[in-house]
Amino acid sequence: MRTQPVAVADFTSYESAYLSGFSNTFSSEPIPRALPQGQNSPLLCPYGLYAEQISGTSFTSPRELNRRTWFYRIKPSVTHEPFKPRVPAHSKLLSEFNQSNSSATPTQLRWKPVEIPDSPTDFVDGAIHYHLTNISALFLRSIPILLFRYTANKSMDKCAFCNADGDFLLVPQKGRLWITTECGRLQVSPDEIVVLPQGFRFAIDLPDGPSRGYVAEIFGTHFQLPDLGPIGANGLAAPRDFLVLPALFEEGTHPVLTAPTEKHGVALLDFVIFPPRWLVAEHTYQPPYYHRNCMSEFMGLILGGYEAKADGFLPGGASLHICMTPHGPDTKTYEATIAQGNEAGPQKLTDTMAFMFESCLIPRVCQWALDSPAIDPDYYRCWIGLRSHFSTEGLMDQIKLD
Ligand SMILES: O=C(O)Cc1cc(O)ccc1O
Ligand SMILES: [Fe+2]
Repeated sequence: MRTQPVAVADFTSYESAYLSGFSNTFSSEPIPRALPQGQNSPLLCPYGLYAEQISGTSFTSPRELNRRTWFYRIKPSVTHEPFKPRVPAHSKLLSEFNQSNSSATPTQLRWKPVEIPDSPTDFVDGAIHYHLTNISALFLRSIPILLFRYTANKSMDKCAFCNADGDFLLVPQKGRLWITTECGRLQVSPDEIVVLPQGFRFAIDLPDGPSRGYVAEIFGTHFQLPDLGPIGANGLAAPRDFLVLPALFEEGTHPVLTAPTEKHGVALLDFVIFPPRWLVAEHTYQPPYYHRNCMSEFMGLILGGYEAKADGFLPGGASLHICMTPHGPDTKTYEATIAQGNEAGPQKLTDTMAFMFESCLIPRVCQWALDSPAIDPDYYRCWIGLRSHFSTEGLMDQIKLD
């Protein structure tokens, strides 16, 4: 959306109206010749429209990074009255989180799905504010990223939201989102994601009623498609998978989006999916084997189960393994896999969609999320039952033979 996407008349016709191609340059006009020819800002725009630019990068950024959109509007966005704070008495602002009221912990953390609130809650209430009463969100903050969950049970009414300092990546888990943006209308289903870039105003309607999901916010950079690497030109997420804003998934586990740092291959935030797929390797414990990662991992589940966890990781739930904290299959999963042994042929993982936000930063968890009734205090126990299978019997036979 940092380039100019298509506008569509209504949500039901969205599929045919989308243009595709991540970071492509788009132009569209709902009525013929609404766009000026050969220049961005004519003295008089067609149809008496106002020209207005929104920039996603500084004007002098290198060409390959430079992002901007030109709008031709009936009225420019400057025609608004002074802003007023919108803070319900019973909630706190997301921006109140800081170093002193959050902590970094090496313990593995897991949260149950967030309950949909009883009281009327739109996306702004359920995400940007958190409700002390109904546990509507969970926050992890690390400058310059912020990860949280949202719940909402009502559409945004006569209001719009603008994220002035970061890009949002929204991952709905339950209920579709109809998002009205300054460039047009988008429908985002729980098997899709949407990037809402810095500065664009948007309003979220809930056609299916209650909705919940996950949000990553990045500051100071924009999402990119990941580099292709050794798997070549046709691997990883393709620009065509992105319908202007929403992403559609293809089979295979691959990074889908990345927000890079200056160090090549090290991401501020990678968005990775674990979709249905075939497991075919022989004599191999398939990932996710036990591991300690130099990156921090925040995982969510959109539907079904996740192959490394037999119990406790539920759709709408979340887990956090900070960098170098060990994790991997729970006891039940490990024992079941080992029991199958080498005889297990190719297996297809179906009815699943998990994802991970992976970052080189150290996430800080707000105290409220640590004290939340949604936290799973027994998470660590899922590994405690792992037995020793150590035996030197085979080795002794081998030594005797030698
Ligand atoms: O920890 C996890 O379950 C996520 C994960 C999955 C995988 O296949 C490889 C690495 C990894 O961190
Ligand atoms: Fe991991």
